[in-house]
Amino acid sequence: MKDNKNIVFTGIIASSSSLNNLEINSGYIAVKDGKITKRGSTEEFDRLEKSGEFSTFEIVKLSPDQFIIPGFVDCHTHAPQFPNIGLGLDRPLLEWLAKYTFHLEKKYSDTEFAAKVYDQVVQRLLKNGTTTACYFGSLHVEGTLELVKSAIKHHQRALIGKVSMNKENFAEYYNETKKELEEVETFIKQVISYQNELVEPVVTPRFAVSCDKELMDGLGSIAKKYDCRIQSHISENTSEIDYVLETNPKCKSYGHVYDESGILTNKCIMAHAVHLTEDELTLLSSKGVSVAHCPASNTRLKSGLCPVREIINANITVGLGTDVSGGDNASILDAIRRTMDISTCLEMRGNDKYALDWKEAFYLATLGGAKALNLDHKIGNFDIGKEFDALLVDVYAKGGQIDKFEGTLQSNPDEYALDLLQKFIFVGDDRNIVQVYVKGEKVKDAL
Ligand SMILES: Nc1nc2[nH]cnc2c(=O)[nH]1
Ligand SMILES: [Zn+2]
Repeated sequence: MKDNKNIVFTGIIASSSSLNNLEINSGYIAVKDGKITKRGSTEEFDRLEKSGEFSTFEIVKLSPDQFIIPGFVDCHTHAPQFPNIGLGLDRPLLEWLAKYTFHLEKKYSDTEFAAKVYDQVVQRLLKNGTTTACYFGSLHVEGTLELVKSAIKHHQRALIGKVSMNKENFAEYYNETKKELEEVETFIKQVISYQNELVEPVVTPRFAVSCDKELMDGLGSIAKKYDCRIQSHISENTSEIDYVLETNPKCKSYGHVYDESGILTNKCIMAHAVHLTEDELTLLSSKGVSVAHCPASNTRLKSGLCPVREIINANITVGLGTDVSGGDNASILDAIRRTMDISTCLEMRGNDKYALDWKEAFYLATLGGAKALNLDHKIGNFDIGKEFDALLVDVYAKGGQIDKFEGTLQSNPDEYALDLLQKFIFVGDDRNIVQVYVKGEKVKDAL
């Protein structure tokens, strides 16, 4: 690993330029010092190769059953909750937090425990093709710094937040306001001091149930001071919304509670947004807030069917999140499928042309996510000048789920390529993701 050499790939390359535009064709993509320097047709590659243009490059010629796509972007997941994945999904949100989640997160005061779990989490996500993750850590500075160290060690692009909470709860899992604000600044300064180009700190008020106005105001100011991203949860569950409105009687909506504290900026990523009002959609859109759509946890915690098409139509940037361990699956491929399924359910309940198709869901998992995290100047597709975060997919990888039925895919090369990508999106898994690159460095090699 960490062999950042010059590489040129030839074969099928697919990436999105917008929600409705998937570009997929045969050609080449050249990567130098982690950045995409050239792209073009197969004929152009042949010419350039003959002229010696690529004499200092490793040349990777893909087989006809392989292709390259941008790395997946997970806009919302909780690293400390991974030991609970698949467990305790029998309660709605607020009970689930109190009964299972806060007790687990408290354990991350033990940095050794934190280091072990986070090393596994980061490796699991890279194996699944998640080249960028936006993580919630726990309340603990040192524990969450272990997550930062794991991301750096394994070369994952990561936005990481120390979780902020100051409201009393039965698990005794919160900080006093002054201590909390000091710790957030300590965390941010420490992450910045690592000077790692892939990892950045995120201001992370857990949600308006766990943070009072004083803390929320302070976090809004810190985000402004350090020009940081902010992440939180909004309108996931109806009891949560009732509680937030009861405890903030002067605010006309959940969204306004955040807005009063300067949380809603164009560097803010809100998870869920299942039950937003028209007014809140307009508010989020006007502030440039992005939404992390987390279909798995919305179903598992019975939070609701998120109207993702309406959120997109309200001009809000949307990416996908796995939201482990409310979500039961750490793969963005799963989030793609559940996005299609939930929107299809809403279409079947009478919303005409509502379902997102696989190309749209693929966009949300790549360029949509990059835009939601304000990283689209660096990643999300293969525009020249962007950093090369990519997956090499082998559709018929040994041991995988996809069987080869000779001569059954469409014979036209463009349609054949689309068939291959579609098969992977619907049927593939991490076994098909045979190589993973982050900023040009190979972080998984199962070839
Ligand atoms: N799904 C989910 N929602 C939350 N809202 C506040 N905290 C959490 C969390 O950990 N998971
Ligand atoms: Zn969450």
